[in-house]
Amino acid sequence: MAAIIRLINRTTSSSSSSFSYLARRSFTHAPPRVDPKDRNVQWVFLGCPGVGKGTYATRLCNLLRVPHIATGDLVRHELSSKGPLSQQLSEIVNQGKLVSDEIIINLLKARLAAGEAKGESGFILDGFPRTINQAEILEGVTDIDLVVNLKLDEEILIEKCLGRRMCSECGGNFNVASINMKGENGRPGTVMAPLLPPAHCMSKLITRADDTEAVVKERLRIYNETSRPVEEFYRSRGKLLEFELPGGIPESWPKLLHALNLDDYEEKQSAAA
Ligand SMILES: Nc1ncnc2c1ncn2[C@@H]1O[C@H](COP(=O)(O)OP(=O)(O)O)[C@@H](O)[C@H]1O
Repeated sequence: MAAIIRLINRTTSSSSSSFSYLARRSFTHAPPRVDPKDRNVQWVFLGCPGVGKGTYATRLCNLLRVPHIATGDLVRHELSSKGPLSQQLSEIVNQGKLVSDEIIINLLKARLAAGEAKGESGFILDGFPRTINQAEILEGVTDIDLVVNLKLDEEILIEKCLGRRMCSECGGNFNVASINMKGENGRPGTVMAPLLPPAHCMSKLITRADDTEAVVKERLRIYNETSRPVEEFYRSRGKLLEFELPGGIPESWPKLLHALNLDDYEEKQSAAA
């Protein structure tokens, strides 16, 4: 982890504004990368807004005992801290636009440094990289073992974003949308039950300001334009695992574990507990 932070520092400390240029230039002279053999997994979760990256990444992180690092959470934390960046960030996020690579890299760098101080090893990144520039910077500083690309029909994504709720007290994420999409043209239908909060969170639920229909549509448009090429970036490197969600958590979770060769892992973990 320390090596990653040192290398990210090298890419961001220069005065040039082009990050991909910076990444290429810095890494020509970068020290040999340090990737300890005994480190934990270094995975990335890709996928459109609302697909469930946070839900499945969190579950996998608990299983594999690695930190879940979601750049969206880092941005929201910065927003709520009312620091010098928060006004600028709230305008960008509430319009569904992407925050600049420079700000995101700085937030990520600070999060990795805090993790290093706690002795963290490995990670699952959720919501990063979202641009080719970010993917190149990441590739320059560390090895990503696997990139999971979660997929769902666009109509369902919109419903799921509009159904998202968060408990303002405990921070738990829930979804009140009840999805029942009929199958078409030989494709099976999709049923997803709501993920309801416990009774004590019910009166404290809030909706993200960027989960309105207009902003969700803009985020999907930006995903297709700017983040979709990141899928190809990892596909061409043989690292992309495409996973079409077959339904809600009860159907999808065991299938995802199977696709990741982790089905036995969960049983072994519970037996050892
Ligand atoms: N890697 C990133 N690059 C640029 N902006 C980001 C990045 N990650 C998060 N953001 C900002 O934070 C917002 C919320 O991110 P996130 O919670 O991951 O949303 P989503 O539900 O769209 O996946 C994004 O719309 C964007 O403005």
